Amino acid sequence: MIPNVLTVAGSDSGGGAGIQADLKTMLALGVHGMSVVTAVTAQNSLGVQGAWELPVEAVRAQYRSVVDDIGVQAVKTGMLASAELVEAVAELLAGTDSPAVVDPVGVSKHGDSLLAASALDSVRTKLLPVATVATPNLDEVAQLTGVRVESEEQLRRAAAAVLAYGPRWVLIKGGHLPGDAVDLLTDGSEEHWLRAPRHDNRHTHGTGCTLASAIASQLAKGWSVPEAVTAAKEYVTGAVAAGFALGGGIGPVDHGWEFRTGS
Ligand SMILES: Nc1ncnc2c1ncn2[C@@H]1O[C@H](COP(=O)(O)OP(=O)(O)OP(=O)(O)O)[C@@H](O)[C@H]1O
Ligand SMILES: Cc1ncc(COP(=O)(O)O)c(N)n1
Repeated sequence: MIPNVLTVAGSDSGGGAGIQADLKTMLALGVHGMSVVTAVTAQNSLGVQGAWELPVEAVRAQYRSVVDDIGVQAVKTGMLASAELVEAVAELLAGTDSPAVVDPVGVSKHGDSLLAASALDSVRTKLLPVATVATPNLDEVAQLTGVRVESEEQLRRAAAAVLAYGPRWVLIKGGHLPGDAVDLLTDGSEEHWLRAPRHDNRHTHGTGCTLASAIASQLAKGWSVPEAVTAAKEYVTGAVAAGFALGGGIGPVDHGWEFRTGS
């Protein structure tokens, strides 16, 4: 049986992040990808030129269509845009037994806001508590908890601050620190440090979406959280290494890198 994985996220017209990155990742990792679109962005390698969120009924209806008939073995959330959508999605996730990977997307790589400031409290109190794994980057950690991380040693403090909101596991992504690309996965008792060489490649659009979808894909296969995150980190590292130029700005990671190198 091919596991079904659902992404609840925004559309990136440029195809590097959001729903498009999620579905490509799911195909590459051998699961059936499905989508609930929360917002549509006009976006390319230079930034986000516009964003329109969908009505909350449209989001609920897409979710019900997928879950009630097809069923899902894991869910991933990305751009949720507003407090209303964050709360609606949190309520839907609270009603499922499937593992949920929550990527609390706040700002795009170019600095464009993808989440209203008024939604932060709903992320903290409604969405994080229903996450199996939350995957904030360092800017999102600072926005959500006030903890600023400037070195690897401070990742532990950031993880504790996010865990206090109730996700079962947190993966703090240290991709924005200098040096190796180091992430910390913990549930408060176990700690797993995931370290990969930093690839000197500016074409990293969509790294966070890709990592979170890869985790959801492996969880859908029945893997444990540490196994799923370890495999997802290997996949995203390969995708960053193979990231390619597109348009005049920051290009995407290569979701198909394993097919192209034959490895
Ligand atoms: N240059 C790089 N080389 C190798 N791995 C990287 C690089 N940049 C980021 N990563 C890894 O990619 C994953 C995503 O981390 P990052 O901190 O970039 O997330 P993000 O900021 O949410 O991504 P996004 O750009 O999609 O918003 C992490 O595992 C991180 O360590
Ligand atoms: C629809 C959507 N979702 C998420 C991101 C974050 O990705 P990045 O930080 O690489 O721009 C994005 N740019 N667009």
